[in-house]
Order: sequence, then C-alpha cells, then structure tokens
Amino acid sequence: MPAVELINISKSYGATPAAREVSLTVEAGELFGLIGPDGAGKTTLFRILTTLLLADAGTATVAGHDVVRDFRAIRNVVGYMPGKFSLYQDLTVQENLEFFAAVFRTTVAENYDLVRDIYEQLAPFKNRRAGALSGGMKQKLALCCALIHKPTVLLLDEPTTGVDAVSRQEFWHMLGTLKARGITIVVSTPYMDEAALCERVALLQEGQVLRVDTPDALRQSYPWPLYAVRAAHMHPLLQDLRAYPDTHSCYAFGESAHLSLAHAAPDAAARLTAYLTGKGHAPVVVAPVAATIEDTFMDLLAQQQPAA
Ligand SMILES: Nc1ncnc2c1ncn2[C@@H]1O[C@H](COP(=O)(O)OP(=O)(O)OP(=O)(O)O)[C@@H](O)[C@H]1O
Repeated sequence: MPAVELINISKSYGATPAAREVSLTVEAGELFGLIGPDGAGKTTLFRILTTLLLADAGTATVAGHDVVRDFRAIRNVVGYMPGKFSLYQDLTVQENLEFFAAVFRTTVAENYDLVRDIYEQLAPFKNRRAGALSGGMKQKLALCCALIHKPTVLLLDEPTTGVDAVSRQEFWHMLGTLKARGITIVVSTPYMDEAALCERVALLQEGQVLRVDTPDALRQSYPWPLYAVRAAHMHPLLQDLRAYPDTHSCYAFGESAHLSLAHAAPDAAARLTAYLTGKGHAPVVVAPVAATIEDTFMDLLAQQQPAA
C-alpha cells in the first residue's frame, strides 16, 4: 500500500488552476520532494492531502485512507507542517508542544522519544514565547509539534523557506533521522539543492507534474551538451550567447551562464571562446559541465512554453 496516492487530482480557485490532473504515488518510508516555484501548486496538494481542501476532481489517499471519506483517520496518521508559521506566538515553546499533544489526546511524555533529538535543541528556550524564537528555532518547534502524535506520514510545506543555511542543513539531517525511523516524508521546496536530498522528486509547474524521478535520473536525462561560460560582464555575455547560432538555451546560473548547444562537437568550447573573444569579452572561460536538477527543470519548463 502506498503511503500517499493522488489520482488525477484537479483543483481550481475560480479561473486559476492550481492542480491539473496530478497523479503521484509515494511509497511507505520514502523521502519524497515536491519541487516547484511559487504558485506551482504545492500548498494546494498538501491541503488536499491533509483534508483541509476538497479537490474538484480525482481521488487521493494517505496511508490507505481516502481524503474525503476517511478524513478523521487521516488527521491521526498525518503530521503537517504548513508553510506559514503555524505555532501560537504567545505560547511558550513548552506550551505549544503541550497544546499540540493535547489536541491529539496524548501527552508530550508519552511521545517524547520521537521528538527528543529535536526538542533537546529547544530545551534552553522552553519558556520563551514562540514569537520570540529565531526562524530556525521556530522551524524545529513546528516540526516537534507536527510529530508529537507519532504520525506515520509527515507532510512539510516549504519548511526551510526563509531559514538560514546552517538551520536548513540541520533540518535536512533531522529528516534523515526521521526517515530512518520509518516515517514517510513528503516535503516541498523551491530550492533545487534540496531536491537532490530527496529519494524521488516531482517537478511541478502551474499545477502540473512535469516529471517524477530520482535526482540522479533527472540529472542524467538532460539531453543537451552543456557548458558553463564566464566573462567579466554577465548581461552582455547572455545577450551574445543567445545570439550564437548553435545555442539551444542560455540562462544565468550563479556566477556563470549555463549554455546548452543544439549539437555536440569536439571543438565546441574552442569555437565558442573564439566567438566571445571576437565580441570583445575577456577573460572568457568555457567549460563543459554536468547538468544539475535545475538544468533539467529549466529544460522541461522550456518544453512547456510555446515556441516564440
Ligand atoms: N485561496 C486562493 N484563492 C485564489 N487563488 C489561489 C488561492 N490559493 C492559491 N491560489 C493560486 O493557486 C495557484 C497555486 O498556489 P499554491 O499556493 O498551491 O502554490 P505553491 O506552489 O504552494 O506556491 P506558494 O509557495 O506561493 O504558496 C497559484 O496560482 C495561486 O495564486
């Protein structure tokens, strides 16, 4: 039995489609990522799975329970960390945790084992109001609150958005520990580096699933010869690369431009260097690079756009 299954789920808000015939299966114990930019439909899918929103069409189950028929059962097996801060700002750390335990008719003591590692980091601040915690600490407390009733499936909506790099890293380490305890985790993120930390990911755009696969398979499926190109000035570099006759696509990627060519050629880098030097760029560095998940995502997005 899959831990999460969506079959042809569609949902619109008025004329805005937020989910378009989404079908996905997450296996028990998997760490699965929903990857997509703002507005891709990630929150909508979480709200349908947590029984807070009804789909217009399609069916969905969590731990075998139907999201419409068995909504009460789902609320007991799911731990949900919504994207927006979900805690009571005026309650202390300890009071928040006790409150969420009480809602699920359990106690912190009864389930402490599951949250111990995370809560110990919060313990020095247990009497501080949640509203006065740092972003990383709020995130840890929200995770504790989502875990306090021992869910089998954890749904985390952009848990690391707006959180510093160290806290993000710690958070992903915690997810690895929870996965090792057999908890199924579905996590959404707009960060491509976090996609690489999932076992499988679904790439989402405008309510549609573009592809579901492992991070490795996504990287390896990239079909074009790809180069990282550097020169002193990014803007004119991008303009000249886009005008290069063999360019398939070109976009800024950190401090480089990522350029894919329509054809592979052994002397492609040398020809490109000569072309850019002729356009007055200096110093020019052209190096072949392996595609990242972001490159694959960009390529899938380009396939969605009608040709100009
Ligand atoms: N309550 C609502 N009323 C109208 N439109 C909505 C509502 N909620 C979401 N939308 C729209 O539905 C689409 C999907 O939104 P959703 O919040 O599910 O995406 P998301 O990937 O979670 O992005 P974000 O990180 O911005 O929340 C977007 O176009 C959004 O503007």
